[in-house]
Amino acid sequence: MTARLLPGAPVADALLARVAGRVRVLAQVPRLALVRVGDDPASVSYVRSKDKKAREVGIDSEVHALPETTTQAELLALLARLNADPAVSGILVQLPLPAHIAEEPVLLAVDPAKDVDGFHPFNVAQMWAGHARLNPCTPAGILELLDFYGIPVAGQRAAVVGRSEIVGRPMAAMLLGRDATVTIAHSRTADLGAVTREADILVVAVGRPQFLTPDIVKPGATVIDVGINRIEVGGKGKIVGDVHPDVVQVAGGLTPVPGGVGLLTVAQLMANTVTAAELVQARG
Ligand SMILES: Nc1nc2c(c(=O)[nH]1)N[C@@H](CN(C=O)c1ccc(C(=O)N[C@@H](CCC(=O)O)C(=O)O)cc1)CN2
Repeated sequence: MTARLLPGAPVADALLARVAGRVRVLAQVPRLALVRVGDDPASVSYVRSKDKKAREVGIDSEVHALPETTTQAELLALLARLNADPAVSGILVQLPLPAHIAEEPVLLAVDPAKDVDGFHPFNVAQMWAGHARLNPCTPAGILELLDFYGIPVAGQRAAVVGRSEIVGRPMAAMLLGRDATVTIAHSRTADLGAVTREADILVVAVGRPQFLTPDIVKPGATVIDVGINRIEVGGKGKIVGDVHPDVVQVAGGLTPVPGGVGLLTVAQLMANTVTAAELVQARG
């Protein structure tokens, strides 16, 4: 068997077209505030692409690029200003933050109604309860992808490998919310293969190049590769996922890296920003 490739681009295009339509009927143009601290090259690139994509779909965007030396108090003061600004619909703090800034108080400081990342504990609790409006972007984008390619979720066995707060945990909660039977595996899971070989849907987000090998994949399973690992091959930089390329011979469907779920992270952020603006408009 050779897996069907499940590229992110057509899914992202369809999602962004719907977002642009929703923006057009809003009374006020949504505004996304993107906050970055320091100059981590990946974060600079992600914030730039979020800013660009926002403009493409008619969302106003403002980038707050703060120096590496920014203190926790200064960052919290900026967030308080953005929370109070009625023109700002959504706020995103790009992660990771520099080591001297604690993440938890920062995520807590974002108004849950403007938390377009879905990382505030209020939104996390709503998600586990099964009725969140603002869900974390990467897992929400993965559900968009499964729906787009007609891959059923309800009643399926799903395994999520990785338990990060950005991908693994919310992915498990959201698959559960769609009536999948979900197992979370992680670095301390005793027999990983016993879990993954049972899975009809396998989401891998461990940050280790080519970690998931074909021998532990159920034939015909849908495999979602969330990894973005930069490696050197023959003196050249290359991006590879968490899934070994030979998995293509066993799986039924496989997302490529690059060109897979990463594109959906950015598209889903636009959808969340419009959702936040719609919620404000509905409140009047
Ligand atoms: N506040 C947040 N911080 C971070 C998040 C997040 O959702 N919110 N996620 C990641 C990084 N991220 C977005 O911020 C992100 C990761 C990957 C991609 C992407 O487009 N990947 C491409 C390849 C990219 C490349 O060439 O480097 C792909 O998969 O095709 C977009 C966004 C951590 N921080």
